[in-house]
Amino acid sequence: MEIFKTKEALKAYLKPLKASGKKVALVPTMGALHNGHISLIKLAQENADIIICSIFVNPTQFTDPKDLEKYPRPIEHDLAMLNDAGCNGVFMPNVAEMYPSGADENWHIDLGKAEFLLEGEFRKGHYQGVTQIVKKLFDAVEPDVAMFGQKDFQQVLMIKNMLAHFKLPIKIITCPIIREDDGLAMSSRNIHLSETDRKNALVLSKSLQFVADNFASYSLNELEKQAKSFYHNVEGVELDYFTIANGDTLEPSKSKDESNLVALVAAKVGNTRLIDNMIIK
Ligand SMILES: Nc1ncnc2c1ncn2[C@@H]1O[C@H](COP(=O)(O)OP(=O)(O)OP(=O)(O)O)[C@@H](O)[C@H]1O
Ligand SMILES: CC(C)(CO)[C@@H](O)C(=O)[O-]
Ligand code: BAL
Repeated sequence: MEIFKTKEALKAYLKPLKASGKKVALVPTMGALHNGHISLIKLAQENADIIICSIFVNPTQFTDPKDLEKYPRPIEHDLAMLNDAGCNGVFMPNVAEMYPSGADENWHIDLGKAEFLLEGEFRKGHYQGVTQIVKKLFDAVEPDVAMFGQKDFQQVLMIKNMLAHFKLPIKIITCPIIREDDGLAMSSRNIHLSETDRKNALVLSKSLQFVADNFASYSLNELEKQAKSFYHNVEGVELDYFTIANGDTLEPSKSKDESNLVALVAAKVGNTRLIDNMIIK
């Protein structure tokens, strides 16, 4: 497995491979890898010949400086996992390599109304930061395909809007959410959960599963009300939002007849903010 710290070195590695017709996949991550990330690498291997995983904790998408500071960075563990998974190359630039003129350089694109909903409401400017770095990663790798997890449902929509904005010919593949045996969605931030938090965190997947299992039996309002009631008696868990939304617009769903419905949740569990979602239909 090759390791690259500069765009120049990465491009030099990829150039002859692309010239010989190899298809390249990019798996962007912020490191602290788990089996959710590895599932993206495996799916990438089914869709391309050369797999590049990027590890970069992107400062411009963090709205809480403490969250950025305490983001886990177990780099040796990450490299071992990627090597075992058969990843071909890891791109791990530093901040100066990705933001040569400073992390506050000018960037603003129209991502549509959905930018300001849900995560966009609680993490203002988050998707400008995400699309800014993903565009830089796309420019560095020029991949044929790029893999993103459904766990960050809104992120996938935003990245597709960014691709449309720049008319980039990259295929986006959305990968299913990988969960722990008890249902908790795998996430790098799970490492911050205390033993009690870890138990309490199950309320996210349970409330989503409730909606999926009972969709036929209740109205949308009743489903949302009952799902939110899961959070009433869980000490140390603070719900940011729980919504059943249209999967294209992320606006609250108006009718059960809509063809593309997803339940999305974000909650603080102890000091750790987690998100999760389930596609209902
Ligand atoms: N449980 C999961 N299943 C599938 N894909 C996932 C899972 N968790 C994260 N991903 C995907 O991996 C990619 C990199 O995500 P990231 O490095 O931010 O990890 P994360 O576990 O989501 O961390 P965080 O705690 O920051 O949310 C994203 O496309 C994300 O959606
Ligand atoms: C796509 C991404 C790597 C951009 O920093 C990040 O938002 C993530 O890990 O989901
Ligand atoms: N996986 C989403 C990246 C973030 O929380 O900033």
